[in-house]
Amino acid sequence: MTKLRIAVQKSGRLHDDSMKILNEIGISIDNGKDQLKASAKNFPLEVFYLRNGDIPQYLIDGVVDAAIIGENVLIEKGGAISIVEKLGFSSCKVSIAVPKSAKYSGVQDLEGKRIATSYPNTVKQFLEKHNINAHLHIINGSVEIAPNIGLADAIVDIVSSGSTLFKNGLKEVEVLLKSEAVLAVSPMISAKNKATLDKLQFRLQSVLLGRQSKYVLLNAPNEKLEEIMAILPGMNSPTILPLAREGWSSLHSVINKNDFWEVIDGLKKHGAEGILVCPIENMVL
Ligand SMILES: Nc1ncnc2c1ncn2[C@@H]1O[C@H](COP(=O)(O)OP(=O)(O)OP(=O)(O)O)[C@@H](O)[C@H]1O
Ligand SMILES: O=P(O)(O)OC[C@H]1O[C@H](OP(=O)(O)OP(=O)(O)O)[C@H](O)[C@@H]1O
Ligand SMILES: [Mg+2]
Repeated sequence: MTKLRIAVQKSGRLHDDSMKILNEIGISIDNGKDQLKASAKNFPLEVFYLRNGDIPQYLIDGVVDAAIIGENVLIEKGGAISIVEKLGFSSCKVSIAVPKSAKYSGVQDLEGKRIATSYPNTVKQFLEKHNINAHLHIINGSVEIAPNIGLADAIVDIVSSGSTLFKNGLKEVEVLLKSEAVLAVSPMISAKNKATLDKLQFRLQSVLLGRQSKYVLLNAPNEKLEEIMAILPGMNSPTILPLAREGWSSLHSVINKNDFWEVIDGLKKHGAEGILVCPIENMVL
C-alpha cells in the first residue's frame, strides 16, 4: 500500500506542535530518537523529519507529498506549492526593523541602506514593489545583532512577541507578511495519496474547530431561557433539558473561545447558574 509522505520540522519551533496535532488526530508515530523517517502505526503515513528551510524543495520535487511548515518559508522559497490548511500555531510576522534611535518616516528611508536578513527573496520582492535599491546581507541567524555590530542599517526577520527586537534596541517599522504553520501539498502528489491527505485534513479540521470552541453547560430559570439563548447561539441551536427543580432547565451549547468571557458575563447577568465550561477535543460540523 502506498503511504502519504509528510515532512515535519526535525527540531525547532514547529516540531513539538506539529507532532502534537498529528497525535490529536489519532495518528501515533514510532518516534525513535535520531530517526529521520518514521511510520504511523494506524494510518498510511510516513513522517520525514527535515529542516524547515529544505522542505519547500522536497515538496516541489515530490520527494514528500505534504508538509507542516511555516508559511513564511514557503513564500521565501517560492514555487507552486499550495496551502490546504492553516494550523493556528507558530504565528509570527516577517518585519523590517531599524535601531530605535534611527529616523524612519517610510520605505524611502531604506534607499541605499544595508539590510541584514535570512529572507532575501521576501525582502527583494518588497523593495522592488516600492522601487527601492538597498544592499542585502544574507545571514542565517542572530540577524537582530547586525545593526549593533555595524553590519547593517536595518534588518528583516521574524517578529513574534517583539522581545528580541527590544533586547537589541530595534523597532519594527514595516510588516512584510504574516505567517503561521500550514499544511502544504506537493504539486506532484498522486491521486491515491491526495485521498489520504483529504482524510488527514478532515481530521485536522475537526481538531482545529474543537480548539477554537468551548462546550458550555448551565442552569437557568425557564423565563430567562430566551434571553440566554440569544447570547448562546450554539452549533445549530442549544440543547435544553428540564431539571428536577421546578421551572428550571439545563442548557448546553458551544461557544467560540474568543467570545468566552463576554458570553460568561452575559449569562450571569441573565440569571444563569452553575455554569460549566469544558474543552472540546474534536468537532465535526
Ligand atoms: N519567535 C517565533 N514565534 C513564532 N513562530 C516562529 C518564531 N520564530 C520562527 N517561527 C516560525 O517557526 C518556523 C521555524 O522556525 P525555527 O527557528 O525553528 O526554524 P528555522 O531556523 O527557520 O528552520 P530550520 O528547520 O531550517 O533550522 C519559522 O519558519 C516561522 O514560521
Ligand atoms: O519576537 P520574538 O518573540 O522575540 O521572536 C523573534 C525571534 O524568534 C526567532 O528566533 P529563534 O529563537 O527561533 O532563533 P534563531 O534565530 O536561532 O532561529 C526569530 O528569528 C527572531 O529572532
Ligand atoms: Mg528561528
